[in-house]
Amino acid sequence: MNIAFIGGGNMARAMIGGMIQHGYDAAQISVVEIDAQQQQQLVEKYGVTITASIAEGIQDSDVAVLAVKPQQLHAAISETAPSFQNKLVISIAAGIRTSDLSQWLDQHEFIIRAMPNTPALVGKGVTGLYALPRVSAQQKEQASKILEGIGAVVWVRKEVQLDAVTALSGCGPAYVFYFLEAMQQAGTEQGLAADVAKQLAVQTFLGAAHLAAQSDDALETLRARVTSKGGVTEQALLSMEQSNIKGAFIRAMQVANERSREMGEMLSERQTGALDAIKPDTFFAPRR
Ligand SMILES: NC(=O)C1=CN([C@@H]2O[C@H](COP(=O)(O)OP(=O)(O)OC[C@H]3O[C@@H](n4cnc5c(N)ncnc54)[C@H](OP(=O)(O)O)[C@@H]3O)[C@@H](O)[C@H]2O)C=CC1
Ligand SMILES: O=C(O)[C@@H]1CCC=N1
Repeated sequence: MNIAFIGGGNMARAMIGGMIQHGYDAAQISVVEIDAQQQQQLVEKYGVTITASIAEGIQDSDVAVLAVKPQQLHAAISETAPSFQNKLVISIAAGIRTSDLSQWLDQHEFIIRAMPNTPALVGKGVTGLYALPRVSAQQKEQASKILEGIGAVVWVRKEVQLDAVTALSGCGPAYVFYFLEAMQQAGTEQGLAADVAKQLAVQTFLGAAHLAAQSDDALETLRARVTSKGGVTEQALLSMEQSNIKGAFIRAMQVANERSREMGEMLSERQTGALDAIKPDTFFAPRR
């Protein structure tokens, strides 16, 4: 199965890196990318075929993965819509609805929307998937097979649920890194070396996540087992409750969900300027 990625940025690279590491042949992957620096990195690191032309990049592919920024997608695909005919199209763009994708691709019917996450790079991703009704069982199987190579796969029945998947697992790695940063900082402020604090924080997340994955007990039960009565954890959790950390977290994911839906609406009306007008603070600015 030949796969073409349209856009070779952060998420495409995580997927390609994970696929190759897990046995996918680089000769079967082509990437359409306009950024010269990205092109060079993709060739050097993964040995995939690179082009700047969509028509050329996808001509020999069975599956096209749309992996440009949501606000770039309409411009990227609408003029080359006939090239996508008869191909399975998998869009990973946040927010953009299948109805709009279908319209931009001349009423294309074989479209799957996917929401992966960056741990795909190490084969530990998780992807939420939704398919248009005309997508065949065989095409769904193809999509599952590609994405299972880079982690777990979850199908949702309603497209709107992908906004929740985006807010949870699509964005989720950033929340985890944010908590890890806080734990590392607290550790160093309490006298640990930065590398030791990082190792302790990362291993704690890994260990707790493995335990949660393998245990039949509820998350609250696992938490309670750490929290000795009258002990240390109890005080830490009390402090978190007093700061309403859980409430703030739930609110943040609600905001993410709303943003995903809002992006879908804005881009349906092609208000790309409105999205680009938001300039991120340098703290949040993307780095490669
Ligand atoms: N990052 C993540 O964790 C996740 C991202 N996604 C989705 O994945 C998509 C990509 O995100 P991300 O990888 O972070 O974004 P990036 O900006 O890192 O990657 C997009 C790449 O596509 C290039 N590009 C733009 N227009 C074209 C075009 N016409 N043809 C070919 N290449 C083009 C961009 O170049 P240039 O920079 O020059 O514009 C850029 O290199 C988004 O839609 C996002 O919603 C989904 C799940 C998780
Ligand atoms: O931040 C974003 O818009 C994308 C979607 C999920 C993760 N990154």
